[in-house]
Amino acid sequence: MTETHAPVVTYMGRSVAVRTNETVLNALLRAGIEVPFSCKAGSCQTCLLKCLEGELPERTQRGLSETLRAKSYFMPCRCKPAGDMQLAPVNADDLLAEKASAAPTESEIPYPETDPALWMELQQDGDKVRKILEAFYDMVYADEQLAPFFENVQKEHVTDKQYVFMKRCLLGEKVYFGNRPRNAHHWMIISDELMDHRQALMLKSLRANGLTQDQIDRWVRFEEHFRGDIVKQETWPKRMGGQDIVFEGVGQEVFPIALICDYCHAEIPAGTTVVVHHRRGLVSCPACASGAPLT
Ligand code: HEM
Repeated sequence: MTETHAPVVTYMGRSVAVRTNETVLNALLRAGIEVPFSCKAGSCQTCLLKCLEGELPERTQRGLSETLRAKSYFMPCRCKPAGDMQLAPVNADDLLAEKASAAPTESEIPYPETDPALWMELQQDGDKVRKILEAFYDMVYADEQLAPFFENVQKEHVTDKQYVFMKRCLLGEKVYFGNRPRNAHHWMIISDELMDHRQALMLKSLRANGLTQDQIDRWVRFEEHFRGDIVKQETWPKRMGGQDIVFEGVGQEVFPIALICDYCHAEIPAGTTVVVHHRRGLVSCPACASGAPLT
């Protein structure tokens, strides 16, 4: 009789036996091994690792560029191993090569034409914009396709951001200091189907809040305006001041333009050394960076 044993993954000098139906990522985390991760669903690519030895199921490399696939990078959150594996962390030289070969990215889609009348109509009896967004995010956070994207994001935070973003779009007032959709979603792989699925939830909320068909069409027009900056098959680097940002972790950069701190919203003058949280694409002024670690 042949003896079978659970696949063993070895990473940074530690070996862990992977349980039935467990992913490599979960096995490493269970053993207390530090691996950066976010969505755990193969979308954000934060947990990317390199396979030095062992078999890689196809689905574990889905969505990665050909260069990264050829170098045996894969997503441990999608990998239920068939046999033993030797793993290594991401190698900065591989990512540098990736950055150099990446197609030049377009600049962001500008804001659409305003529709102040729609904002006024929705504020006539109570703050309907907020009610629409609250009901919408309740559905998003309970939705199995969309919830993984929001794993580390507070519902109130994203609702507030979206509210001010809508205000900026509809009224044209310069009240929004967050990212526009291209940079806000740069690391998310979002298909047209997923975008349509999100829109179906939004339509439910718009109807439940009693909007007329004309008002619904005008709201949807705003969101559709940004589709080209949200739907993509590969992650994009964040683009700031003409520079692409791609790496993991936290680093320091100097930008030739003034920026807004994503943490305290104060203006950061051009030429300041800022701290950049690369995966989330957030920028911090020196004051915020000197406090608690950026998350
Ligand atoms: C399937 C489609 C979408 C998904 C999965 C998605 C997901 C997300 C997530 C996870 C965040 C939080 C990012 C963070 O704080 O780290 C976010 C932020 C945001 N999203 Fe979306 N989103 C989608 C579509 C849209 C659309 C259609 C719009 C508007 C046209 C939009 C506008 C925004 C804005 C304005 C923010 C805040 C950006 C910031 O904080 O800098 N999103 N989205």
